[in-house]
Amino acid sequence: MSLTELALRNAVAGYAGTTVLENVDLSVKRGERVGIIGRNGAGKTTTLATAMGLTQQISGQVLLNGVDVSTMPTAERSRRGLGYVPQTRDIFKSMTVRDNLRTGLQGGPDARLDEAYALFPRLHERRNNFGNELSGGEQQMLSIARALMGQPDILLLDEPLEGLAPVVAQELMVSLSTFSSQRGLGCVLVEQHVGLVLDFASSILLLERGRPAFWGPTEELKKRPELLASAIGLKSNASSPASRSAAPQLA
Ligand SMILES: Nc1ncnc2c1ncn2[C@@H]1O[C@H](COP(=O)(O)OP(=O)(O)OP(=O)(O)O)[C@@H](O)[C@H]1O
Repeated sequence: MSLTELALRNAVAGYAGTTVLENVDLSVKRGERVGIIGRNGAGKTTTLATAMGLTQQISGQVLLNGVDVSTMPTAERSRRGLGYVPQTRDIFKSMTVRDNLRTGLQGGPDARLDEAYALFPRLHERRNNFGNELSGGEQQMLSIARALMGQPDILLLDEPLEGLAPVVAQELMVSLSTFSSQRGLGCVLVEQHVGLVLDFASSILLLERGRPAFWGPTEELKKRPELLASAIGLKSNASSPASRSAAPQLA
């Protein structure tokens, strides 16, 4: 197994003259799970977009396996092992589930579809249905499964649980965790459901107005409820069982 690693070093980035992110550090290796949390507008999506080359990077570095890819286009970053599930469910509504998955194969064998079906049995049941015939949750599963068809080493997921019932969200997290451990997939998860992120990720980047308020092991962050309270308004102790519900506990 290669030791693919994505790292942001002191990244400063934004959009057309607006600086959003300042001095952001983050790293994830194959098989590791990282979470990004913060209030609305804190810069979570911008962090993933910067890793993918979809923002204006002003300074700092985006490294893949130690190679600075800061000036490389998104497609080249994908070829080098980065996968991306954007917030907008990125599926073709006029194509079947099976054909949607095939578009993600990038020349790979059709047999990979079986891996997607093993991960999401619901997609197998719906394989002949068109994208516009799927529920929100099924579209979300398809979007993730399609990104996995290219066999990324590191997958960036932007709010994959949005709109899902708590029990479905929890199931999806368990499936992703299992897949990550078994296949050595590195994950960077942006998610509003803070309790689920704390359960999923071994390291957390907590953003406050584009700046890192915390970057480090989840267990360390759980010991600092005051930080969670000030940065995202989490009401209760993050390490209490009550906080690990599917519902976010934002003030
Ligand atoms: N395409 C864009 N052009 C200009 N500014 C943008 C653009 N996208 C986002 N922003 C701004 O960048 C800041 C960070 O946005 P971002 O979407 O990264 O936050 P977020 O933490 O993902 O928020 P949310 O939780 O609401 O999705 C916000 O102030 C937002 O208005």
